[in-house]
Amino acid sequence: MDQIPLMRCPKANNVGHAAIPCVDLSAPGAAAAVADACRSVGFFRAINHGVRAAITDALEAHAMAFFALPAQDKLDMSGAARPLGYGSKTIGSNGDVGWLEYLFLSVSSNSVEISSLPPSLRAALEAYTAAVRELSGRVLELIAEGLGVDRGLLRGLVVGREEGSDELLRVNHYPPCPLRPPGECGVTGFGEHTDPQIISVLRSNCTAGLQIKLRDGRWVPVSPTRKPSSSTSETRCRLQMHICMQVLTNGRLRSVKHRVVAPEAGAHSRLSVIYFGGPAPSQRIAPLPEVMREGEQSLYREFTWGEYKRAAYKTRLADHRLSAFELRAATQPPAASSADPQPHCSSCMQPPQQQVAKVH
Ligand SMILES: C=C1C[C@]23C[C@@]1(O)CC[C@H]2[C@@]12CC[C@H](O)[C@@](C)(C(=O)O1)[C@H]2[C@@H]3C(=O)O
Ligand SMILES: O=C(O)CCC(=O)C(=O)O
Ligand SMILES: [Fe+2]
Repeated sequence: MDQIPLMRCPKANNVGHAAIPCVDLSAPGAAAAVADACRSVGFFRAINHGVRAAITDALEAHAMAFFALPAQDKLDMSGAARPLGYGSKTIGSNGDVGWLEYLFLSVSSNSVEISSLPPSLRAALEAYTAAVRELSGRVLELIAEGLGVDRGLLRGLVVGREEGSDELLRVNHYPPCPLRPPGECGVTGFGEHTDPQIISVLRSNCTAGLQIKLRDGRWVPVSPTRKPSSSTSETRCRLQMHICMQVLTNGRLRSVKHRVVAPEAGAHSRLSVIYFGGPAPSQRIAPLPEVMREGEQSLYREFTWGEYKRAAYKTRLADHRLSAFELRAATQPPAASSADPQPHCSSCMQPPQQQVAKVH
């Protein structure tokens, strides 16, 4: 606990509702709405997305049962996260910590690679992955349409490739944290970062905690949706456009920064499931000529997905992971760690790295 950072927590208000786009994926204008959301916020809530509530409910129930097991059983079933497997409080291998435990799995070709998981959890993970993979493909088609390029161009990078793809599933469990931080502080569940894949689809239970950073620098809480009624089968679904989309579109679509504050003592646990879609390691990534204007300079050098992933795993959560691939450093938006005003804790007024629980 001494090592878990605190963060200044914005008070929940209505700004989040107004600022976070909600897109009906079955509506005629969906392509334009999705592309707009990706340009402006890099994040949206999706409704009528076709992922059945029965699938998400089953996964939620089996995942909660898994996390309720003794720590040693969870480790025995999944192995310690390196990076795949079961992890608790440490994120990645470069010193990031948070008040959570998680399962991190490769789900390429819909085969969950950790065979010693309980069969019911494994089946629920596979059913969920199949549904969300299909949804991701449709959303990538909508984004392409909204950008005015061939519908299959982005989908083809992630879904249905013969050489495989880089698909990951992460199940995060944030138990209520017994620590009561002072003032407007919260305990970090998952520190500030952008996801490094092409697309992330997030589903969470009805517990708050997720925050996104708007372009104007404000952190806004993403309020949890109410329990869906069976007739709508609505699931909260967050879709983020990430790093390589930023490269593929030469900076037109930007990754959204986000973080999670752990639930307070007495609150419900938060459970989130995130599907991360990326291409095969050999895939070459560079700005797509189709989206660039005539004479437009490429902001990034070409690299392979494998090269990028290796670099990403050497970074810490809050690092700007594209700097090694940028071509015109002077005209780029400056790296997150140096340019953005860091969220200070209003009680201790220390930068986040020093805001460890022990201070209070
Ligand atoms: C600190 C790290 C954890 C992470 C790999 C990394 O080195 C930098 C990116 C992190 C991140 C953030 C989004 C996802 O949760 C994640 C699974 C990913 O792909 O990149 C995590 C990585 C992780 O937990 O291993
Ligand atoms: O738990 C959440 O809601 C978000 C977690 C997250 O951002 C991640 O795992 O990359
Ligand atoms: Fe994330």
